[in-house]
Amino acid sequence: MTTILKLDAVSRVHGEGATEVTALNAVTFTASAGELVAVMGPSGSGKSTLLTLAGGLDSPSSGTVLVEGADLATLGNQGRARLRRTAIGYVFQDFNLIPALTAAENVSLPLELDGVGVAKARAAALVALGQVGIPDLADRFPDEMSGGQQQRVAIARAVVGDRRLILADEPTGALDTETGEDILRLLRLRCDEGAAGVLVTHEPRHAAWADRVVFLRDGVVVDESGGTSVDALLDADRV
Ligand SMILES: Nc1ncnc2c1ncn2[C@@H]1O[C@H](COP(=O)(O)OP(=O)(O)OP(=O)(O)O)[C@@H](O)[C@H]1O
Repeated sequence: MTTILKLDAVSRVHGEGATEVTALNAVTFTASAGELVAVMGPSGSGKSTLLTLAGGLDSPSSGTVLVEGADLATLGNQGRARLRRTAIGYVFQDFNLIPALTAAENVSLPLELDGVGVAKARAAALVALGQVGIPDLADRFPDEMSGGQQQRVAIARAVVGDRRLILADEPTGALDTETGEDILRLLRLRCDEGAAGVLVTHEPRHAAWADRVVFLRDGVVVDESGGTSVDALLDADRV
């Protein structure tokens, strides 16, 4: 399997002196093409930190983050921004849609920023909106959609084009069970098609969609499970 994401001995320390917090402590983590990896752990264990470092939205205090073999630290701001637009799809907890843009415009924006023509970007956006089950909402603005519909748009934006790494931070947080399952099914499908996925979740039944589960506690990986049995996850979640 091709390694898409590799964190090698990555630490992230916030603040200094008495207020110093080690959010991640020498974590080594990989996600390969075709693989969905769930990241679980108590609140404050470093899950979101791991994801933001993987997505190049933050930089480690030490260690290296490699995406498709490229060391994010050596890419420079422009190189990182380009990689984020072309290779990495990021689903935020709070959707992060642009209110003044329609669903289709939100989804096509990363492609257009990368120089894809408007018509081609719109066509790709419509395909992505179809994949998340809302092709008929292309011209709606975010405030004309339910939370579940907005999250589907956010997922479509994360998978549009040829994204090889999909990072999802509690993507089902505010959704009803059925919509949440649909979103996970889509993530799973994209990974089966060859993307690498990292899913931060508190829910053992959502982690059960993953090939592997990595447990964090106090910024350290405390366990890795290859099993996907819900019972095993429920037991491990009580670590
Ligand atoms: N910008 C920051 N400044 C200071 N401390 C921070 C910052 N970001 C995160 N932390 C701290 O780092 C630790 C890890 O935070 P992180 O958000 O990664 O945890 P998490 O596992 O995602 O938590 P949750 O499940 O509540 O989202 C926490 O102690 C948090 O308070």
